[in-house]
Amino acid sequence: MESWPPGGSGPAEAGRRLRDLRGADLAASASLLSGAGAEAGCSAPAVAAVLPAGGSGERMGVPTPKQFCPILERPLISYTLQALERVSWIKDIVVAVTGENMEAMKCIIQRYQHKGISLVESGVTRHRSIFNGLKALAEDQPNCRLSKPEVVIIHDAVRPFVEEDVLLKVVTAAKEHGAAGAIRPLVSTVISPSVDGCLDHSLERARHRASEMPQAFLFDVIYEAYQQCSDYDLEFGTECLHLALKYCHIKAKLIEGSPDLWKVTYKRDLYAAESIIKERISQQICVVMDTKEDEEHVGHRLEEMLKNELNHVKVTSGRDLQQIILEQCYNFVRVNVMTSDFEETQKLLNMLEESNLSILYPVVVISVQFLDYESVPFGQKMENLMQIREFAKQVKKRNILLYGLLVYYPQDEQKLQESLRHGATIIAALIKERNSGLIGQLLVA
Ligand SMILES: Nc1ccn([C@@H]2O[C@H](COP(=O)(O)OP(=O)(O)OP(=O)(O)O)[C@@H](O)[C@H]2O)c(=O)n1
Ligand SMILES: O=C(CO)[C@H](O)[C@H](O)COP(=O)(O)O
Repeated sequence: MESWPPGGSGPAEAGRRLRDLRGADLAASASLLSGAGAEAGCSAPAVAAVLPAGGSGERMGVPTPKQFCPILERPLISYTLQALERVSWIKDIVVAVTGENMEAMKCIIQRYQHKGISLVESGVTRHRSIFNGLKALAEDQPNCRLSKPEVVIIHDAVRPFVEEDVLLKVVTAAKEHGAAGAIRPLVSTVISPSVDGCLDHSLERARHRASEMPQAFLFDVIYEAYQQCSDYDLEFGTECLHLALKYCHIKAKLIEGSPDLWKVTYKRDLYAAESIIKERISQQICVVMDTKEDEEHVGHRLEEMLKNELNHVKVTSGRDLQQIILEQCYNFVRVNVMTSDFEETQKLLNMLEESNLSILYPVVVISVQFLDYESVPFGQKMENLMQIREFAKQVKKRNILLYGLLVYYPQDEQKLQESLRHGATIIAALIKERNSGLIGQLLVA
């Protein structure tokens, strides 16, 4: 078994320091640290998370605090909650919000069906908000359903792209070291200006790191640090790891994080976050066909074209739709070869509505028809197809974006090939952009 890191503080020393701080409770944490040193990762700690969400987002420059700014019509904080609540071993999530936004937060929890969330009132600074969250988790709170965890994660409500692996890494390291936090290489060099606004000195970029979130702590360590914390630190401090060091002498373990851990701060960050989310939900397209047998049929050729044109995307046939919905595919192409109405598309829309798939992300449905002048008179076909506008309006209320695509179907093989390629490009663009202004439109390829 791996011994305590050379040069680092040993479990016995950490235990002594903690006992100095707060008697029995902290001694218990020390023994946990020892246990972790002896058999790192073997015992699973009870884990809770505190999310400070009480800021006003001044740097964003919009009236709505950034954590409530919509991305694809859903508030940013809901994405962060989703990222944490899907981690099964996080037992409780405590969110600190202003009294003013308490009701709005409750509505978000209800609308997006978040589970295991408790709300506390935030403070005037981030540190005070975090402290309020920790107090709610501490055992001595009357009438509280929360219980004190062994390890607490602290994560900003405005960092939506936190993955389970980094959470696990910081929690495991916190159990062993008392504190841990994610870091990233610096993008710009940090310099210190002198009082006259000139360069005083500059730091060697390669030797420094940006401190990001998530961070994790033995609960007793960080709670103690906040209890000891000076008013000055509570007011002006920006670093929880520093509080653990300053007040509990715990040297945090630093964990290399992914680039997506950045904090949404400026307006441009909202656009970046939206692009990342759109990209993530566009990785799978389900093609549902109304004809099964004939592989040479134009519908199958469109499916093949999609596979060739979008080689980074998984294109699946919608044979087992329930399963595909369960797997959280957010993009559907309904190919109608046999009919020129929306009956089959409607069946798909009903299924999607019943599944609640669109609660968290807008689902795209593209209803494809072939413009074959010879079989059905064009005027009659158009009359049927114009119904799409009404259907689209209806399903938009359930966060489903319905578009129509008419693929020109000429006899000439080369022209047909061109139409199919154009159709695949339009499908890709509709899925990638998720533009609600274009719903109910019949686009022509
Ligand atoms: N009194 C405060 C201030 C900030 N935060 C939260 O701390 C996190 C990170 O802080 P920051 O990015 O600085 O948020 P704001 O203070 O809202 O932004 P700004 O500094 O631009 O005003 C955010 O989730 C923010 O809501 C908080 O809970 N309570
Ligand atoms: O960066 C951080 C880690 O150290 C924190 O996430 C925090 O957001 C920084 O403080 P501020 O609220 O002032 O941006």
